[in-house]
Amino acid sequence: MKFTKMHGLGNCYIYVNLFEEKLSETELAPLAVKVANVNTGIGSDGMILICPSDIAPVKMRVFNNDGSEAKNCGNGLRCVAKYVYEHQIVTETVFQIETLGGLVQAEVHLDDEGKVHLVTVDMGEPRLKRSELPMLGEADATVINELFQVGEETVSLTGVSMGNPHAIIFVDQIENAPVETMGPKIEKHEKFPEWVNVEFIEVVSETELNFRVWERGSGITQACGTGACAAVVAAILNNHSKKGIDVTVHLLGGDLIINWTESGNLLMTGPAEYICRGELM
Ligand SMILES: N[C@@H](CCC[C@H](N)C(=O)O)C(=O)O
Repeated sequence: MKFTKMHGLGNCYIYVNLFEEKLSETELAPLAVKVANVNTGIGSDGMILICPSDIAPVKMRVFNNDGSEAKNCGNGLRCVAKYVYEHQIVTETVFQIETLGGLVQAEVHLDDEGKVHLVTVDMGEPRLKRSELPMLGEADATVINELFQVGEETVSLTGVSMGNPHAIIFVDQIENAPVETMGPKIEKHEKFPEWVNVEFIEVVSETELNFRVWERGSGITQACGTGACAAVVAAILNNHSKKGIDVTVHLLGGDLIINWTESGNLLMTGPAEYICRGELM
């Protein structure tokens, strides 16, 4: 199987081009676990399939490094956009990508040599109802700054779905965020039947957030694009920022620019990079 390894701000996946390769449905989850393993595979946060679609030029499928399939991946979308444009699977600079979480629109920005150096993705509208995360409780209610018991501790959670679920917690200092200790406990908490991505956010100003993540199915990663979008939504819902302005989210792997536009959609802009190509033996 031929593969390409790519990253968006250090969030790296093994990309398989299903316009050329054939994989059966049953081998996908074990293959994701295998390729992600740094000792016996290639080493990554998971695997992303670049697939033909009936409703868009391309479809993205995302597998975490534990083999679970997610409905969306912000860093993955930027890498898929770069890949399909530079491999001439698409020829326009603005095009749609199908995900299990819905259709999104990508715009690739080209450098002087015609290579994609930045991608803006219109990630659509965030979903805020408990049932849309999903989180147990009153189906139509939102989860904004809600007290949440984790073992002996109580935290304040804001819940946002970007096609995939996110629980956001505001902290005073990002360096002291309990990502490794509290992240896994909230990720698999009984109130989240499909588990949840957990983000810790320090508000620097209305245009700047510091960000750390514990990703569902992958653990600590360098960056999470859907998480950065969810963080900006949570910051606005908690009156730390406002719609219609660019917010710089500082992740471990670098910065993303997120704008929750007045029209209700989230725009995410950031880089996408190749690491290597190869063949899995
Ligand atoms: N790294 C991603 C999100 C990948 C999926 C996530 N772990 C989930 O299970 O929902 C991103 O950049 O958004």
